[in-house]
Amino acid sequence: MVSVSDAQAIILNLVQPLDHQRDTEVVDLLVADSRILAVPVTSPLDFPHWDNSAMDGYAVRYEDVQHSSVNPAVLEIVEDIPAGYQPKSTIQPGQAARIFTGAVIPAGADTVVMQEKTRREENRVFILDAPKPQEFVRHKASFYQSGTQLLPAGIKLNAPEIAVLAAAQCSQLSVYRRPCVAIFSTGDELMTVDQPLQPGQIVDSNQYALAALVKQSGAEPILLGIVKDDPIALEKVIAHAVAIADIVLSSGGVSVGDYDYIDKILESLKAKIYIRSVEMRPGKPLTVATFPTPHSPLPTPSSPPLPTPHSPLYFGLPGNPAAALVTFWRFVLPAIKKLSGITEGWEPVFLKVRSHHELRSNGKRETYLWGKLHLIDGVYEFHQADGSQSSGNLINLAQTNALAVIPVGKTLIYPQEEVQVLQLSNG
Ligand SMILES: Nc1nc2c(c(=O)[nH]1)N[C@H]1C(S)=C(S)[C@@H](COP(=O)(O)OP(=O)(O)OC[C@H]3O[C@@H](n4cnc5c(N)ncnc54)[C@H](O)[C@@H]3O)O[C@H]1N2
Ligand code: MOO
Ligand SMILES: [Mg+2]
Repeated sequence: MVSVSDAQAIILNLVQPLDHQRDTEVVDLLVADSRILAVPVTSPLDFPHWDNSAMDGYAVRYEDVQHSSVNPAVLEIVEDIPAGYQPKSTIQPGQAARIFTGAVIPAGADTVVMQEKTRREENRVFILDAPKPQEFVRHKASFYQSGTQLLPAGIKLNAPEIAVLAAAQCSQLSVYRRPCVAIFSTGDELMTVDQPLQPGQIVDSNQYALAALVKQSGAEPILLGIVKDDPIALEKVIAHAVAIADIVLSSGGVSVGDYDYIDKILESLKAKIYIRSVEMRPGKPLTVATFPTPHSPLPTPSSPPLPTPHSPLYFGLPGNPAAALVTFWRFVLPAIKKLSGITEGWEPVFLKVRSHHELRSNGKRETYLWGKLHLIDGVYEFHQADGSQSSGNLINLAQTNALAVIPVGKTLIYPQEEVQVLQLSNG
């Protein structure tokens, strides 16, 4: 049995990120949100593109107005400069231009006086207060210098990055393709949602939950359905899954029961098993394996050598519904993140919060208790879900958004004691 931290290190070490040449696609900016940028972006544009005004007011020469607090300057207005307009005049001593936010600073002017600090009389403006030199001028290239890196590869594109790319006129982008995650469930007792249940049968809820989690992670779920506890059927589906996916998730069949076949079949398919069980609760039986890398076509003299294809990573998740989800959040999600081309921040983030009530564990395995983070006076507090924390109970997992972690060796967290919490994105 490996510790949770060792399991995480082993898994992340096994993940080979998507290739920045082979595993990319070009998408329109409008559909690029949440995708991972595959190539760094530079722009030939400076930001701002030219000196412009940060205020509605008057563009002036600082030397004309520097004493205005004691002796208001009176300037002749020679031009009106709205945003989007190219100024025609050069501001001479004693002159000013009416200017608006975002408009180009005219030649000769170096400072903007905000409207509230002025008085207008027909064609003249009185400057009632001395500005600071260059005040309210947003200088060309002060936010970004053309030709330098605007965005690095390997970042997730959220609204701010999309705005930057739009401003830089990148209407199409190279992003990593979505990782393919094949999912199947194992068990003679499992039925689909629309099948009538006979005694002993239950619905294969794991497949639906895992598909939702995979989709939320930005990867593409490939649903392979329910497979009976039958070695021949299992071998067939596993061989197919590893041929088509970057990651394979099965649930069930990884414990020590007579019908738990997954590990034996992986061995017969020449997979290398790195993890068979983890010191955690729920989620003790967890199988992690890799398959031999498929042969890539030999490069011809005219074609460049192809990068090596991925060795698919196999997760045999435990069948108990809470165990399947907790192991996904703890181990599969970081693996998908690393695979997807994101260059950092794969590991789960733990918050230190206080617990509302006492939390208990048997102290033998790292224990994950599900519940909800509540904001009390601006401070997070963990509330354990009411009802059973059995890994067979999926009902009270609904409406939770966090997992409290009790380390090995600790059996009790007191009310108001600090506890580490893994915040879940479904909250
Ligand atoms: N003698 C031992 N028995 C068990 C051990 C052990 O160490 N020694 N470990 C227990 C733990 S912990 C877990 S977790 C489970 C893991 O079992 P498997 O991964 O082999 O899963 P199954 O036996 O196939 O099913 C377990 C449980 O989960 C239900 N299940 C399975 N698949 C689904 C699905 N797709 N959707 C909803 N529910 C599912 C299944 O009906 C069983 O109730 O083993 C313990 N036993
Ligand atoms: O890992 Mo199991 O989930 O403790 O029941
Ligand atoms: Mg079993």
